[in-house]
Amino acid sequence: MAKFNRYLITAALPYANGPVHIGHLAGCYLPADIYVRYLRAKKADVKFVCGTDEHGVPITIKAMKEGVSPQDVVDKYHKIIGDSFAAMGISFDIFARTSDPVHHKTSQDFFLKMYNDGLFEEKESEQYFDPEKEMFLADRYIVGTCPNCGNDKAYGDQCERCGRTLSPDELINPHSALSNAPLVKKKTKHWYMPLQNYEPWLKEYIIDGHKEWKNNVYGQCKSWLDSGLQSRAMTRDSNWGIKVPLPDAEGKVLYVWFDAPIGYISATKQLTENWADYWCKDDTKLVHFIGKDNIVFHCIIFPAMLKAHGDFVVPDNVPANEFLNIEGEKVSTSRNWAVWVNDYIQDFPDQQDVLRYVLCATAPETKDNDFTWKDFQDRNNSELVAVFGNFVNRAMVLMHKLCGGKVPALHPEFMNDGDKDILKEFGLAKEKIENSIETYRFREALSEVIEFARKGNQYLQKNEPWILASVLEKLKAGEQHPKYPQYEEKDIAFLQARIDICLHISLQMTANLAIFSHPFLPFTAKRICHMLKVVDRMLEWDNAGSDKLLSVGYTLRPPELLFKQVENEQVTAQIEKLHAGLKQAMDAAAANAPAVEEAPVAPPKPEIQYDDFAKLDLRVGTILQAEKVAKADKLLKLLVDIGTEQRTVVSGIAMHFNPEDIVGKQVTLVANLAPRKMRGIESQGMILMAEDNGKLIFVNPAEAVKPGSGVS
Ligand SMILES: Nc1ncnc2c1ncn2[C@@H]1O[C@H](COP(=O)(O)OP(=O)(O)OP(=O)(O)O)[C@@H](O)[C@H]1O
Ligand SMILES: [Zn+2]
Repeated sequence: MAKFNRYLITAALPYANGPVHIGHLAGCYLPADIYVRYLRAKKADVKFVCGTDEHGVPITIKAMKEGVSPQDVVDKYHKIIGDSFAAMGISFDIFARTSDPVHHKTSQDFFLKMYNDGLFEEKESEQYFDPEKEMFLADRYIVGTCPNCGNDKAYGDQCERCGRTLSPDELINPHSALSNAPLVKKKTKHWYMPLQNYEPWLKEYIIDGHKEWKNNVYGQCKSWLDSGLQSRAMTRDSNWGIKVPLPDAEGKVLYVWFDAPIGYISATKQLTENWADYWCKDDTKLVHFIGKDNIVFHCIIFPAMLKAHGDFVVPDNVPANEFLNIEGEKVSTSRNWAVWVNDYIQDFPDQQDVLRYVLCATAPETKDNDFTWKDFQDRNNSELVAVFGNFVNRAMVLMHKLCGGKVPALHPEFMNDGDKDILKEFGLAKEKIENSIETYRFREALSEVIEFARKGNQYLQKNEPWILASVLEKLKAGEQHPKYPQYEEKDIAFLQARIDICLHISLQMTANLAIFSHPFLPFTAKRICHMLKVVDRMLEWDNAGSDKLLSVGYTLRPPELLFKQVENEQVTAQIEKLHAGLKQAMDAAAANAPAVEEAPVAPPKPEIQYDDFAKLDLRVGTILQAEKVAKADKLLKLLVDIGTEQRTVVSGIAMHFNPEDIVGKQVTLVANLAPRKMRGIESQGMILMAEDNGKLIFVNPAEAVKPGSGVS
């Protein structure tokens, strides 16, 4: 780490249209906080910046739906999000907002500099315009009929029924998702950044220069660069956002992914007058913590912008995480399938570290990962309570009982190999934790912390100071202990020394545990400091690994329990809450979905000849197996018996059917459709479905027939 003299750490700007859930924490805020706390403990010069991203279409749409102004929406969520982070101990140096005037000015200046340097292409294009709402629509707000499967609720970017990627022009009967009005096309001018011009530099910077980046990040960058970059519009038509600072740009704002990352710069400006040291000096290490869906923006587009503008450092690393799912399902704000951080804090008061622990221990560092409440309980009960908490509590209780509440002496003359071995672990643990954190392997680092506590427990168990104490008591009373007749009166000094040594070492381990765990479990570390009656300065990383943190004879406070059991009822209640939230969201969507009543029956398609129809090989089949497709909410993988053979079919019906409910059902299959790969699975056919106001129903013969029977 030597070549860097200061650190600038950023965490993705959360979008201010909803509260934060545990996926957000696990994805980027918690790892960033762990890293920053570690750097601060090393007394590095570090700034940790974040803030809310307050522009973009989804915010205006949320405002429209709620009948409030976009400003109301962002004010509300800036506060809720900021409070949740603060409560969880996410220790930003500043939590800014992109609606701040400093940010507007910084972004506009950035744009202007690039504009004046001739780095944008001006292009006119025709785009869909909603005449009722008087606005241009982003692809996802355009709906129409899918040319592939006939789904009349396909989006301008994708059909969620058949999975096909679409452009708005391919939709039949495109209309506005906001007003339902038919769309018109209008000419509009935008400023594009020719990303292809930065390709050679990006290849050098990432492909050659940052082979150490995490595989998931490096791989994604490589595939973007291999498939070739294109010009990308850096402006949008909207009235909510940062105005394009040009005379002929009425109604145009900066693209959110142009302004949001500049938010890191403007936040630093608001934090310190020396902001330029952090952004412009080569010995700054800039690290962006994000989730995987933000990789292209932080690894390709933002670095290209920084390079184009000039004068700025570019990220040294972007240790993006994959996604956290909950109880086997993708987190979804709209379906309310989420564990909200503010709910957690209410339901588990003063247990922030438990969530921090579990989210770090199961963080999706290399692949998507699943959070389950059962695992939360298991990890709390068997790791935090039974290992970490138990060790600290035993050391403290025994010291109070056997050593009069003071740190006992070490008595080197009575130390044995076991003591010397455990002392060696101090430095080894420090080294391992340090290496893991510095290479962004936080799960591994945390497991080393627990391992250290586990060794402490083993050490206590091996030395059994409570037994030595009972022998000592008998000997002092002039008796021998019936179970340990080998000890005699002459051993009194030895026994007392052994008790002292064991507890001295255990207490020094406890102090080290506070330092080691502090980046991960800051509330717990502080509680340990309180019990040990030491100031927080003890938590400095230089002290880690030392076996002289507590002086002999120092009086300590009484022990407090650091963690408590999570009970089965709590787990059940949380799982019920998740399902209740989902049901509520679904009911609400069903109740106020005007689209359902107004949903037009799809218009007739153009006429075809009998021969066109006869080309279809339609057959009845029986579903033999059905299972969910990993990482795809909507897809089921089916095995269908069509008499002569069994076909694998991937079908976009997972939101409508439980796999176990449809095994045995008869279906009609288009058996001669060219196979298509979806999520790496080859789909050998398509199942016919009728759709009634969003509800899917299998099309099958009125009576059961032999699998393979033809349909004509
Ligand atoms: N389930 C998740 N697991 C890991 N990271 C996540 C998850 N959800 C969001 N993130 C990350 O959190 C950061 C902030 O998210 P952002 O506010 O942009 O919301 P988002 O990605 O739209 O999430 P959501 O749709 O759930 O609100 C991003 O870097 C994103 O990648
Ligand atoms: Zn479709």
